[in-house]
Amino acid sequence: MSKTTWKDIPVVPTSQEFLDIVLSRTQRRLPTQIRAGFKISRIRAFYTRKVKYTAETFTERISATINGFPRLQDIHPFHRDLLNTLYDADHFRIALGQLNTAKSLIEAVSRDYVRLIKYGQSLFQCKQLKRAALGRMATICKRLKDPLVYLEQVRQHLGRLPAIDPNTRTLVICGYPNVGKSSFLKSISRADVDVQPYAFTTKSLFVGHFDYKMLRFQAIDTPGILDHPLEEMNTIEHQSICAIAHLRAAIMYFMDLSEQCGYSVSAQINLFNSIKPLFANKLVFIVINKIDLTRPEDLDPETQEKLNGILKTGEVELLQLSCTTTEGVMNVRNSACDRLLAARNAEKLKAGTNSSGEPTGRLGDLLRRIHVAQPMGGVTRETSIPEAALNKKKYDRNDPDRPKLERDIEEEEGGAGVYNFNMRKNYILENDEWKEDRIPEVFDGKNVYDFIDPDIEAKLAALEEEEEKLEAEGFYESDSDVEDAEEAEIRYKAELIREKRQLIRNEAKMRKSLKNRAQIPRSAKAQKLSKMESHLESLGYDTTKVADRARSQSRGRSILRERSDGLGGGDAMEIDTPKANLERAKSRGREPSTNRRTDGVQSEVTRSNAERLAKLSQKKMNRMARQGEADRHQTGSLIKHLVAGKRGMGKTQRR
Ligand SMILES: Nc1nc2c(ncn2[C@@H]2O[C@H](COP(=O)(O)OP(=O)(O)OP(=O)(O)O)[C@@H](O)[C@H]2O)c(=O)[nH]1
Ligand SMILES: [Mg+2]
Repeated sequence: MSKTTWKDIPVVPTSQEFLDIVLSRTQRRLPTQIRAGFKISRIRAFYTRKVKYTAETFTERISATINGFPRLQDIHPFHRDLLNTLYDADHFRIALGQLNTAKSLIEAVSRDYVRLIKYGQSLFQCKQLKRAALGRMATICKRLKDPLVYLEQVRQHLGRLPAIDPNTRTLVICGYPNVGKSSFLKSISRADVDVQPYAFTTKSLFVGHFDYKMLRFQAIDTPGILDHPLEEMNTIEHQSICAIAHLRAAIMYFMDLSEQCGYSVSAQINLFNSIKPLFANKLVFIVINKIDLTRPEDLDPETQEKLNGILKTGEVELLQLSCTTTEGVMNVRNSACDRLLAARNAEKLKAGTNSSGEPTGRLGDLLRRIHVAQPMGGVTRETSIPEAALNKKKYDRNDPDRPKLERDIEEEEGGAGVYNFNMRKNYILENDEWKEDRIPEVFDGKNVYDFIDPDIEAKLAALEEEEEKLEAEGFYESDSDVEDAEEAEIRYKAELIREKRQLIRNEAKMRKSLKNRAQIPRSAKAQKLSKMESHLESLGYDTTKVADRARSQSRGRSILRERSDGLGGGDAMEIDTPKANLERAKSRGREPSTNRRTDGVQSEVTRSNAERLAKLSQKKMNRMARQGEADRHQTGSLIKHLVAGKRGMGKTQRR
């Protein structure tokens, strides 16, 4: 369905406004906090999002603009031609095409720069890439300046066009300028058209509505046309031609025989003849206006002859009126409407039938395929009742010879609850004897039993016997034993590997969990160390290195680095590992530490389990509470001039 008005096309912004809209939206909708200290992946994501979002907004906006306008190929030919006349279809198409090209260009820019930002190495690089991308998009947008301005003009003009429905009952009023077309429209409808005593008062199409016979009609007032070739006509005249050519309407060709309009009668007749091809298959009326001044009878014989010449064809009807005295106005309107209604109805009836009146097209096809009740043309058909139905005895309860009903049989056989209805008795089978068979379903005189092998049991027994024999002979035993051995070995080794891996994993886990132990205060450590030293000395070890190592560790150096020292022995290695400490502390019957994590936990396993659970339960909370990019608040970034530079005595007390 084509629209008749285009009042709801969204406003087309200028290229500068377009840019402002898009950029400010990007600024408003996306997070703005980014710092060089962030992870590079986060920085990249931040700028990628900016570029993508800007491009998306651009394309969205451009598409909305393009889709707001009517597509020339989808609208009624009348509107298409009118738009072509008013705005130049090529220009219109090019403008929309430029918008479309800009859209794909912006998409391409976004794609390219997103790809580049993926490899950005720093905040600065990523930012520069984003700037470049947005800059290129802005340049593309700025180039749309002219098409956008043009489209906005078109939009404003389109919104003011009269709402002409090309399919409804229409009267088109046309003719030379100044012959009284607008005066007629004004007298039959409430349209507010300008009536002036000079030519080309009306410069565009005007529409007025009126009711006749409870039906709504639209009358279209067109600008006046002069008699010259189509190519020489201007935009104003073209609009009239467009309405005359494309609207399925009654054409009312207005004439002014008084020549008060400034054009001779013969010129008016010539114009009629030259635009006649446009009236093909349409109702045409010649309406003589201003009969208060001149009537056709008053004309000189030569002109009268000419006028009769165009009326002779029979398809054209002559009507007369005067807008000033309103004589004949309603008459003209009514007769035109009557003829139009009749013509439209005839057309509707004729639609879809061929020359001999039979339906064509889809309706015809349908009617040929399905049966539709049709009058017989005087032939009456006898009702036909089959013989069997006629001979059938009427059921009578009191008649002893009446046919037996199932109910009667039930009664005879012992009544309800005792009698069991025989379902098989009404089976329709080839042979009535089969009715009582256990499996009476018969196919070609056979049922399932006919396909059962009676020796099936014996055959199965023979097969089983053979199988047993083969097994006993060792038929199934092959050299797969060797492979089995190999496989078993592999499996065994795999098992070992898995075990080892699990061990390594466990150990790592343990190490990790032990890291969270409370730190032993230095003083305590020193005490311990001195105790240990004395203990080791009693065992005959050199303790100086041990002490050094322990100290270095307490300053945060790794144990591994020190492994190359002279203390390679297993016992000595264990000396300062936390695990060893734990063991020793236990063996002395003292609490190892006052770590609250370990309180009340029996074994390492339960402890690690408990820790894992605690972490898990915290995870969601952490996630929900973590500050993200979208959080708009000033964190550590203070305004530079307030925190940096010299702030000597009295420098901040400027006020
Ligand atoms: N005497 C007389 N004058 C009329 C009649 N109808 C219209 N006029 C006058 O003719 C002049 C032109 O009338 P319009 O209705 O503006 O004519 P138009 O055909 O719309 O002219 P354009 O819009 O310029 O094409 C006006 O001065 C009207 O007063 C009529 O029936 N009798
Ligand atoms: Mg007019």
